[in-house]
Amino acid sequence: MIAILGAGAMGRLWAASLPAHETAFVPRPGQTNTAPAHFHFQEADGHSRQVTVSWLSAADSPALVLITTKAGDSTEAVEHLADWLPATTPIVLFQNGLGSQQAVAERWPDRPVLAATTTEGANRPAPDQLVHAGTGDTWIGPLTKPAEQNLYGVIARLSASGLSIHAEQDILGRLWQKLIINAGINPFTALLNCRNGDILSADLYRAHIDGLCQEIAGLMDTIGRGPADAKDLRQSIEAVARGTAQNISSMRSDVLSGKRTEIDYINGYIVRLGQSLNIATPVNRMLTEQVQQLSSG
Ligand SMILES: NC(=O)C1=CN([C@@H]2O[C@H](COP(=O)(O)OP(=O)(O)OC[C@H]3O[C@@H](n4cnc5c(N)ncnc54)[C@H](OP(=O)(O)O)[C@@H]3O)[C@@H](O)[C@H]2O)C=CC1
Ligand SMILES: CC(C)(CO)C(=O)C(=O)O
Repeated sequence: MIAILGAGAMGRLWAASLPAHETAFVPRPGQTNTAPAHFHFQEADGHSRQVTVSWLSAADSPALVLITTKAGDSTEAVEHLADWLPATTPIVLFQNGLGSQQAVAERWPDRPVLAATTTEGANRPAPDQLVHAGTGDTWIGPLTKPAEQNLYGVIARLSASGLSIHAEQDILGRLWQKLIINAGINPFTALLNCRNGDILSADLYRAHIDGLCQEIAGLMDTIGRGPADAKDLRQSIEAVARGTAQNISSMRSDVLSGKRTEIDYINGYIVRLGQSLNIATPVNRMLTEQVQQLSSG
């Protein structure tokens, strides 16, 4: 049994992809409605099917837990889980950005905590619908010492989903690569209320992208993740913006639906890291503050 905490788009994608009856959603503390969740799943190849997922009961003993909440919710979610989950059960964090993963790993260094980063895309146009909008790859790697021995077991279990999964020893490095892309695309799409490709010709983007890349490259060099070249970072950001030109970014989508964004774990993470190292990050700070003003977070 694989337990999934966070029955949103990503959690439902894993529940729908893993073998039927092998997954269960973890109820929120105090949740009373534990009737199975039913939803309509539109697969990436266009096929559709109904999916039913039950909720974890006290009698269940999961072999693995996937945390598929947004970044701002993951520490509190693991806090509740840690009250009853055996200390040896692996926990895999699926959050975007950086900061939330380290917070969980630092809080529970003796538990097997792993992190994942994925280019799969899923959304819920309605509460009972899940669309697998794009197939991609998922990389998983250990964050804590005890997780090192669990990595290949976790990958074997999740590979039953048919999704493309890879082991990554330097998962923080891979999360950094995704962070660069999200930091360079997401806030601009949210502030300009535009599709990913449209940022490239916008004045706001053109005025600030070099400064943003210089700030990130400087930090990466300082923390030993360099050498990083600001021009290369800009090229990577623009290649993804062109490749996903028609996408509505996750941050713009959150703003449009009135949800809290993950800005604090993307550009906001860069700002906090800069503060801790006494390195100024004015562009990332300006973008963080402006996006925070757009939404409740
Ligand atoms: N969707 C995608 O294609 C991708 C998502 N990601 C990342 O995956 C993470 C999840 O994204 P996504 O699935 O889209 O987000 P969603 O908002 O769709 O799902 C998050 C779910 O977690 C639930 N939740 C929050 N706190 C708790 C809790 N304490 N206990 C139980 N459930 C809880 C939320 O419930 P409620 O709605 O009631 O608050 C919601 O159903 C994010 O970090 C995102 O950036 C990464 C790549 C692609
Ligand atoms: C790569 C990108 C920008 C694609 O939309 C993304 O990851 C997101 O929207 O969060």
